[in-house]
Amino acid sequence: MDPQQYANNYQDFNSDRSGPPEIRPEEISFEDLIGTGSFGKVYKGRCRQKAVAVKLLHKQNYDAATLTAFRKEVHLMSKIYHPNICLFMGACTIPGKCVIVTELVPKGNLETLLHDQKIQLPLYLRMRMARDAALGINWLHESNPVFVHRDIKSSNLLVDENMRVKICDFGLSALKQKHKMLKDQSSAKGTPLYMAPEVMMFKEFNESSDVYSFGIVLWEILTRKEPFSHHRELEKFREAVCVKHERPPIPADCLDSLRRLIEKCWDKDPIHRPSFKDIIAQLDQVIIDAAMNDAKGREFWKKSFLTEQEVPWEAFIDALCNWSKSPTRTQCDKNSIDYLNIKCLKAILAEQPKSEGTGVDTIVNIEKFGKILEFFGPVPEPTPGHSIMDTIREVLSHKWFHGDLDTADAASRLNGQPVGSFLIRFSSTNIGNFTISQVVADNSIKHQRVSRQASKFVYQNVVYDSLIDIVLKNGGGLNGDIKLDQNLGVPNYKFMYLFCNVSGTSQQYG
Ligand SMILES: Nc1ncnc2c1ncn2[C@@H]1O[C@H](COP(=O)(O)OP(=O)(O)OP(=O)(O)O)[C@@H](O)[C@H]1O
Repeated sequence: MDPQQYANNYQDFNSDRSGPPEIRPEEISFEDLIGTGSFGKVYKGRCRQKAVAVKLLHKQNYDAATLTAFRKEVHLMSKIYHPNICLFMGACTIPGKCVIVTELVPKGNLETLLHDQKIQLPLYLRMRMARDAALGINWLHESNPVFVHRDIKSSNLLVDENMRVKICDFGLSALKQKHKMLKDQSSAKGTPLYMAPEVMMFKEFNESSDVYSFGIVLWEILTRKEPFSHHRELEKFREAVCVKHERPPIPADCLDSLRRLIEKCWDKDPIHRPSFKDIIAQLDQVIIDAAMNDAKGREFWKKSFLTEQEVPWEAFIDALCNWSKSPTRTQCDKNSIDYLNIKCLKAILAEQPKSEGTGVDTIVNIEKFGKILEFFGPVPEPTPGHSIMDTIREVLSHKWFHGDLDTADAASRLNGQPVGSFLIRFSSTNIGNFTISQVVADNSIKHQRVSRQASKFVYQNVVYDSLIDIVLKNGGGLNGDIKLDQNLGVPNYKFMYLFCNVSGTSQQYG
């Protein structure tokens, strides 16, 4: 196709033939109120049988010019499709009945979620959410025409049932006050907490103002605190941010990669702030750093799967074997230790994919890999010799090792077993530590921690070289419980089958 023909077609495609998806007022029913913003109330509702979110605009008596601008923006919004942008489904633009209909995002906004300390949100998950938001904003910034969101804040990031984030409340700048300021001088709520200095100072601004706001959101996602909560007065706040360049304090234990990113995003000079393309690339690194502490593990994942958080088992194990210079699945003999190592790692690490229809049977999730490294690491230099896979095989070869098992399941496996019977499992509360569950003298079950000190294992105040060492040296025996006796290890059949060779005889099973 010649360039002119292409340009004509492109214009045709983009020209306004159908208008915005207009929804008639009688097609919408309102249910519960789910949120209130500065220019509308948001209700759970129903439209054409589908559960939706309906924003009913506070002000309905717009002048003709504003109404035209509103219709134009609604039309532009209807052209944006991205998994990280709340789906715009239609609007009613009849004066007096102005509403916007979008998909209903079930877990509400990120601000509420972050500030509810009862909700467990590991840093890895929070960083993945930040990346989702960045992907959504990047899409707006790379759209034609460019959308500058202008109101990036945690209450405009919605969370779906899979903890994926979607941007909402973009466009509609015709209805928004140009520079929203304090509603209530006595509280920091409603202040332009996320507003870039240049916006607050009524200077020219562009996409990089969204980057500043995202920097503040990132800080909030990191700390789960309200930014600038000590500020009460708008003028002092404005001076602090715009003149003294005050920013929220980044905790000392923040990951270096994340600290650098936040500081770049809220740079006082818009020119020095990164683009969202750069932010996404940096967040890819941060997500890996947040998912695992092990330096070699991070290096491996960054080199092999930088932008992925879940990879097919086969891709993972081939990459790991290549990286650790050990024979891959296809290179090693089915009766070799290397092959057994691979089978053991698969048994402890690989999972079924959560989403269906991916065409992949088993996957490795970065967070689970990070946990396994905490339990069995640190990962040694990638040289042939004793690898973490050897350690895993050695531990799994003992019948008393049960891996992932919570307290209740451990108790049910030990119920009715002779006094002294025990099993060892991952601690479900302290990653990297183990728990020994044992039937004690009164037939009750005692659960005791094995904690890690660098590469050593501490059980009942005695330091051991390995988990196996604790059992071989008959560890324990304090406070009325019985010393560990290999023979009283409760067998875990899940791992036992790995050590049976083809003829069914047991191969080095402890
Ligand atoms: N599609 C949706 N699904 C679920 N909840 C939503 C949806 N849209 C909005 N909400 C809820 O309603 C709240 C208010 O949304 P809205 O976009 O009107 O206001 P805001 O962004 O918080 O404030 P402002 O309009 O002042 O910027 C959100 O924070 C969210 O909790």
